[in-house]
Formats: sequence, structure tokens, C-alpha cells
Amino acid sequence: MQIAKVIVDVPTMQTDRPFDYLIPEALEDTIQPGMRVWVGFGKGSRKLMGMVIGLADHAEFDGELKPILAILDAAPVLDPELLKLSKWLADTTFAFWITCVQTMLPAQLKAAADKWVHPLTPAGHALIPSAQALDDLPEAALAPVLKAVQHGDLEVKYRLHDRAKVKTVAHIVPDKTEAEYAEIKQTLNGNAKQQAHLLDLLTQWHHQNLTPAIPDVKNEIPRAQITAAVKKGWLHLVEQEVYRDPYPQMQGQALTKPLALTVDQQQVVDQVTQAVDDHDPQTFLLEGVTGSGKTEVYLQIIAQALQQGQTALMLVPEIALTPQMVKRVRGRFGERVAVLHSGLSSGEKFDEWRRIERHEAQVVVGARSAVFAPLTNIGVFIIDEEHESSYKQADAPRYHARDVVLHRAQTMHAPVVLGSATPSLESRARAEKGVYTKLVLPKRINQQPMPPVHLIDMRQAYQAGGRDGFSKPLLDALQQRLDRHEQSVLLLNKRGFSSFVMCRECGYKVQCPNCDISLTLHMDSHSLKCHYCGHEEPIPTTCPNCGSKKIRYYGTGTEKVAASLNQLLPQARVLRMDVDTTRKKGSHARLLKQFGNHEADILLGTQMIAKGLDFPDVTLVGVINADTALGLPDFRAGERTFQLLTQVSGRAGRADKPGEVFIQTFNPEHYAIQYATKQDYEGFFYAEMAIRHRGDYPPYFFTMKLTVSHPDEAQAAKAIYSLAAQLNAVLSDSARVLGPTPGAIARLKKRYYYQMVIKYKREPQLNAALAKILDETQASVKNGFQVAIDPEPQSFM
Ligand SMILES: Nc1ncnc2c1ncn2[C@@H]1O[C@H](COP(=O)(O)OP(=O)(O)OP(=O)(O)O)[C@@H](O)[C@H]1O
Ligand SMILES: [Zn+2]
Ligand SMILES: [Zn+2]
Repeated sequence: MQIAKVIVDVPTMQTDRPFDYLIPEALEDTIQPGMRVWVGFGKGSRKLMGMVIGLADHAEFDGELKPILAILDAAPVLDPELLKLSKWLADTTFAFWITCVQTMLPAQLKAAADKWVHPLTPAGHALIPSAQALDDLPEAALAPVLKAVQHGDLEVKYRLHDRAKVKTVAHIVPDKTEAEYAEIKQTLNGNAKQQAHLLDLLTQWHHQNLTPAIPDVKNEIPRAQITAAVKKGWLHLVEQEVYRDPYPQMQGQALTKPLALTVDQQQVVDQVTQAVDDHDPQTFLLEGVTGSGKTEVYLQIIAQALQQGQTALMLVPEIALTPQMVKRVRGRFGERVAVLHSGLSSGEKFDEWRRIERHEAQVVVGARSAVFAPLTNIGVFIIDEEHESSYKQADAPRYHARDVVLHRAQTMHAPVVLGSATPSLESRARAEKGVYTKLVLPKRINQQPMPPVHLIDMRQAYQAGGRDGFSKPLLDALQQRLDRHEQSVLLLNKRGFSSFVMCRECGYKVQCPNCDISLTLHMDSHSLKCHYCGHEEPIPTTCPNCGSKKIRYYGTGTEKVAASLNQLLPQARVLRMDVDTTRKKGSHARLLKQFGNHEADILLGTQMIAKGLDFPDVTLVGVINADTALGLPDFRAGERTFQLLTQVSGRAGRADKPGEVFIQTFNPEHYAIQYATKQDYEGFFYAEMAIRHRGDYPPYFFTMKLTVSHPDEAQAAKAIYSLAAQLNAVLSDSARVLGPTPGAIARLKKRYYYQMVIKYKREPQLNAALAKILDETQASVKNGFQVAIDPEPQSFM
């Protein structure tokens, strides 16, 4: 007896384990772990998708076994390494195993089941003459149909539809010999020019053994002629599978040559390629200032892995997946590169995924979820801008791509390169301890100095001739660039937009008396709240620091800034780049292209312009408001601000013209702004570490966030307090519990949220206690509870 162990597509605690299924004889030799199957499950034998995770020759379950109904894949869609990874992911992120499997597969492989109603009795037949999808029924018909189901007149069945659609294109196959085509041509009358032309082409294709695709010849031959020719038996058509290429314009382009490396770059490449050669799973932290040529270093390391017959996985933040980055990687390695990011259609993603799975692509560049790319034999892993918080997924499974990379690298015995001009505190601290090997690129390419940064104290800006949020020096600098036909980048910091209160006079922000963190504005309750400890106070009308009445919500929008620019510098051509102007597919790329072509003088944007851009004629960077992120109730606020300012400053003066940066701030003394001004990452690192140490924050402590929600506020509150008590019973004295407090958005989609954060160093019992909590609350899902456990959260709101 052959048994398949299957996890089924029911994400609940009770079902979060493999179930035994009987393999029908016909499938015995075909079925393998990593294949999707179709099985019946539970009472009423609802039909579901499942994933085979193992085979066995006897069942552990002693009841009657259900059979596997069908296999959905001809070959496994998860190889043994990825299958194992899915289990590890489930265990480390407190997520259901099947949820992890789904996350690892392209959306098109998430087979969906539709409910169909079938008539059973004449009464049922009168209502529904033939089987119909429940979703297609008009709303008014629903109630009588469901009643008929209860009555036994109709029956609900599940029907699978697999969304994995392969795209095909018709190809022309010439059916006759050259002599036969010549003979036919003789019989044509003189006016049949198109037919004669087609016969010539067919003769030629036959001779060259070609089967061209119809879209490729559509300019030469009208489709109607081809159809007619099929009828006459001159040719026949075959459907052949094609890939949807997200970057067709790059097809057939000549590949770029590796650049001659600088001494510093060469040293980095040598060290990493040595580890690639040695299959040494070391982690390197590449700390390279902006414009130091990290990308070229990555490319040459990847080349070495390919040289060895291995593959390479490179992650970049979604936002940095600009055509610029894709162009660089695809420009070097051509069609051996697969690109995966959220800008692709699901069909394109599926095709890129299949090219990887079939070993047709050996280099993968992608955003967070590309970490699950089905590459085998990976020789090197690269994470660019490793400090980016977008590498952490906020929903289940709440994984950090960096952790997944480190895990896969261990399995594959391959080195990892974490690159950034501003590494995360966590990674830099590990390098300090010798867990990672630190590599540095201290200088820019071309002996360019780092651009000088001018700090502008906005508390005095208006006395000094500033207008509409622009200081005089920044306006003058912009004007200068216009005169010299150089370009400028302006950053409007939207993080923490309007969510806090600040004094326009002295820059004071209201802080929590217990936590050293800014209070968040809650318009619904007209109060300021601390999301760590729950402290709450009214919104002040005068500044507690200087008594001024100019204390207000802080923030402006890009639209408004663009309008001001129009008034202040009427001759400037401004391109606006924010969520509104980049919503449409391809608009991000189009705007950058316009800017690259000098169709604008100023690129005004939010965070999305801060990193990765490499435009040689940008000689000025202006930051309109450096402070907004400082107000966020997050212990990483300083780190994020430092990173953002350093990254955006790095866009200036990258080629032969020197650059200059202006940062406008109400907090010129703030340490994060001071270190960013000096572009002193190391200085910032030590200062920030001291603060983290004092506050028992990461990287000294780990953090775990627990969130409970319920439609009834009292229930949610009661639940979180009881969970807090449960956890406090197992936690040691060195752990710190923050909260419970209401969530930042206390009520969301009609549910009330309560949360608590645990900071801890070593708590051997914590994971088991959390697993138990999940288990127990799952049993109460029916009562409306939801629990989320987030290890190392990137957001505390
Ligand atoms: N060895 C080299 N010789 C000549 N030019 C180089 C070399 N290496 C890199 N460059 C060029 O230097 C510029 C900056 O490099 P790159 O964009 O890779 O920097 P980076 O370190 O990734 O910067 P950032 O962190 O700011 O994105 C690019 O235009 C790149 O083509
Ligand atoms: Zn004040
Ligand atoms: Zn507090």
C-alpha cells in the first residue's frame, strides 16, 4: 500500500499537519513529494488542493483512507530543498504550513475551487436547470438556492480550476516539398500576388527547416491568407508554448562587458569569489558608500558563480527595481536572467518562475518574495540595500527575506553578500561580533568626493527669506542648477505624515513620559497616545516647551509642493513622483526615463526617489522636511531617518560633476540628522547602539509582537490581558513586556486590535508558549478571535 502525506489547503491549527492519503495504483509511479494534488477532505468530502510532502508505505491513521483524486502537476513544483524550507518557515514565523507553501508558489499555482450547485430533484431542477457556479448566481437567487440545498433538492460540489495558464502561439509548418510548392505556383493566376508570395516564403521555410510564429510574419502575410492556405493543405499550424517576457525591448541586445574594477572593488570581489569557489557559507556585510560601485561588484561575483556552473539569487527592494537595475543585470547576463517583482502581471511572473524551474534562467533578480525562487545549486546570494524594511513581510507568514536567504545559504553551502551604504543595526552589530565578515568600499568611483551637505535650520528660515516651505539657500541652489542646465532631486519625506504634533517655533515634539518615543496623534479620540505603554494625553494648544501657539500637525503633500515650486521657480520643469503619479503600470519607468532624457529639471518625489537612482547630471539634492520620520513611535525612527537622508544625499554628484545637498530641518541638533550631514555611518552606528543599549532594544534584545483582535472591544482587551498573564508566567525576569495597549488603528474593519511587545534576550520557553497560544485561540476562531504573532516586527503601530 502506497501512502502520500498531504497538507491540505485549510489554514487552521487543527489541519496544520500532514494527512494520510491512499495513492491509487495508476498514480503509484508518478506521484512525488512537492506535487500539488486534489483530495477530498473532512465530512462531506469537500474537494481541496493539497501538497504532497512525503511518501510512506504504511499509514499512521488506522481509519479508512481516502484516495488521492488527481495530480495537478506533471513534475514537483517544490523541490526537496524548498519543501523543507516551507516547514522551517512555518515553524519560525508561527504560520500555517500550507500558507507558507502558498506563499512560495506563484499566484497562478494557487488552484482555486469554486462551489457549484447541481440539481438533485425535480424541484431542484426547476430552480437550477443545470450545474452552475454559486458565485455566478444573482444575489436574489441565493437565499432560495441555499434553502434548496438544505432541503436536499440541490447539492453543492467543489470544482477545481487551475489558474496556471500557459501561453501558446501558433507556428507555421510547411507541409509540401519545394517541388510541390513550385508546381502549385504554376497554377496560380497572375493576380494572386499574395498567394505567390506566401508560396515563396513556404518554399524558403521548408528549405531552411523553419516553423515561424504567426505574430512574427503578420506584417508580411495577412492572417486570412494563412487560414486559406491551411484549407488548401499548403501548411498546418501547431500551438507552441511561449514565455511572456516582461522586458521584450531588451531581447537580442549586446551584453555589457565587465568594467575594470577599482582596487577596492577588486578586493571585495576576490574575497567573495573565493568563498564562492570554496562553497563556504559565509555572510559578508558589504558597507559601501553611495556611488561606490556596489552593483558592478555584485555582477562580477554573480559571473563567477555562473562560471562555476552555479546559479545566483539577488534581492533588491521593490522600489529599487527600477528599469535601471534590471537593465544593468539583464544587460550583463541577457536571457539567463529572470526578473520577479510586483509590477509584472501574474502571467509574466508565472512564466519567469517556469524559466527558473526549468533551469533556463540561472540568475534571479527580484523583490522580497523572489527569495523563494526555485533555483537549484545556488552559488551566491546577494541582498542589495539590506537595511530596507520592505524585506520583512507584514502578513502571514511574517518572514524576513534576509533570514530566509541565510537559511537557504546554509543548506546550499553558498556565501551571502549583504550590501548597503547604511546597513541595518542588526547586521552591522553582527559584523562587529565577527558573525559576518565586514567588507568596505569607502570611496566613490571616479575619485568623486561625497557631496557636501548643508543643514538648514527651518526655525529661522522664514526670517531669512524662506517661502512656502523652501528656505532661501535651497531656492538659490535650485535656481543655480536651472541656470547651469543641471538637474535636481527634491525629497518630500512622507513617512509619519501628519501623524504627530510639532511646534513650528522651537521644533518640540510631544514625547511619552515613560518611553522616550513621540506620541502619535489620534484624530478620532483627539488625543496623543504612546503605542508602547499606552500613555495618553490631550492634544496641547500651546507648546509645552516654549509656550508658542504655533504647535500643529505636521506635513505637506507633493502636489502642494509642486504648486509652490511653480510659483517660486516658474521656469523650472518639475516631474512629480509619488503613489499618485506612479499608480499605472510602467509609469514609474516612464517618469525616470523622462528625467534621464532631461525632459525635466527637478524630480520631486517621496521615498521612492531616495535609492538606487544613478543620473550623472544630478548635482543638487534637497530634502524639504527631514523630520517627519523622527516623530514616529518606533525605536527605529532615528535609524530610518539617517538611512533615508544618507541614501538620498547619495544621488548627487555621482559622475564627473560635483554635487551638493541641502537638508531642511526643525531638529538640526538631532544625532541622526547630524551624522547624516557628515555621511558618517560608523559614527551613527555607535551612537545608535548606545541608545539601543540603554532602552533594551534590538540588536541587544529580540522583539516579538502579539496582536489580538475581536469585533467586540471588551473581548479583545480581556483576551490580550489573559494572554499577557499566560506569557508573564513563563518569561524570565530579564524579559520586558510593553503593553498591552490598543493598536495604533484601534479599530480596523470592524475589529478592535490590542497588542503587546515582548523584548527578550533568551527565553527558552517562549516559542512553545506562543505556539500553545496560537493553538488555543484557533479553537476559538469561531468566537471571533484572531491572533497574530510577529517575530522581529518592523512596525510597532
Ligand atoms: N569599476 C568601475 N569603473 C567605472 N565606473 C564604475 C565602476 N564601478 C561602478 N561604476 C559606475 O559608478 C556608478 C555608481 O555605481 P553604483 O550605482 O553601482 O553604486 P552603488 O554603490 O550601488 O551606489 P548606491 O548605493 O548609491 O546605489 C555607476 O554609474 C557605475 O556604472
Ligand atoms: Zn515650542
Ligand atoms: Zn510610553
